[in-house]
Amino acid sequence: MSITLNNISKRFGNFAALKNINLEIPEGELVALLGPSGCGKTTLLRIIAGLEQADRGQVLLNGSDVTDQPVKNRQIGFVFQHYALFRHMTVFDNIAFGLRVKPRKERPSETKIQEKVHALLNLVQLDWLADRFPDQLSGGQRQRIALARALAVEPSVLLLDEPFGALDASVRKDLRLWLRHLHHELNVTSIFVTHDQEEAMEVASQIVVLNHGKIEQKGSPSEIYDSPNNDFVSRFIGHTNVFQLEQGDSAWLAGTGISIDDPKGIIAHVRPHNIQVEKPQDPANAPVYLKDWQHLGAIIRLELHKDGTNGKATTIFAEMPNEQFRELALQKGDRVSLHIKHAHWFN
Ligand SMILES: Nc1ncnc2c1ncn2[C@@H]1O[C@H](COP(=O)(O)OP(=O)(O)OP(=O)(O)O)[C@@H](O)[C@H]1O
Repeated sequence: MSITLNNISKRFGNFAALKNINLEIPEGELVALLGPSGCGKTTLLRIIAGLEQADRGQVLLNGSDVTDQPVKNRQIGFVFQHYALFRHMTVFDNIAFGLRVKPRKERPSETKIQEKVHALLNLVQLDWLADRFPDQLSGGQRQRIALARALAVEPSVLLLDEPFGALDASVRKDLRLWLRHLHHELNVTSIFVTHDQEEAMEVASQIVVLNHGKIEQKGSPSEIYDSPNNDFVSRFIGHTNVFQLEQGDSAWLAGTGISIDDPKGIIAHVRPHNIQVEKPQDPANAPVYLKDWQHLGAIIRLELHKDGTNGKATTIFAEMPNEQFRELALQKGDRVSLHIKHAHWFN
């Protein structure tokens, strides 16, 4: 089911939580709502679900206006961060719950329910846990059961609010991949809320970046990363070095290959992987030296310091493959020269 939001606004007292949100989500997308704490992600999700009413605007599902429809008429499944499974029910009964409480006319037979619950348990790869109680599961298993429970009633839209937020890093990473594969299999239009840009990049086909109740940008992970619309998106998605042309950065930047003669703004954002580090021909005149480095798996992050005019050093981060770093054979304190391959310009 496609989702259309037209001019959605929401205030809590004097505080504007959402300001004129317009968004089109085609059927079958897996969309991340990404933004800092308090930017309005959960409020927007709740408005789509019908758990919260917007002050203005419409919610359309497959083109029909559901703004005034209650939750139960919207065919929406939910998974929340602390999704409370029924503690007194087994995993099997938890998943079957939504089917068993359907009106008699729509309720499947007990045999069909058995089949369906086992199919869902297989889908989330936890069939062996059918007879356990929620307290006997790990956090990651609980979230997968919560997802199976949400899917049991065959929702047309799936809404996930920080579904892996409470889990530790390695479980989170596994579940991200798992969610992407699951979505690929089911193709249900899904929106998940996250404040973690890495999670959004890894899982979503489209990312909607929210800030202060407004959409800053919508696009594929690579569009958002490679062509950020503005300063906020650029800083929020991944690491970036920020250089101010008007505050003393223009002189030394001119030697890095960045186009200073024809700047497209006064602030240049440069991703660490867009800085090439080289051994300088004239070390005495190179303004940058290697302070330290960190191993990020296959990549090395170099922490570089640039001498400041008033004695204050600025830190610049560059990244390069391990192998290349070894070949350069740099030591801490070595002077280096920089070549900037690409910058995003802002005003
Ligand atoms: N019921 C409410 N009454 C008053 N203010 C609210 C209410 N619900 C949310 N807000 C405020 O609206 C803003 C948006 O909240 P929301 O929960 O949508 O943010 P979020 O982006 O999901 O944040 P987080 O990542 O921290 O969960 C916040 O400033 C919050 O304090």
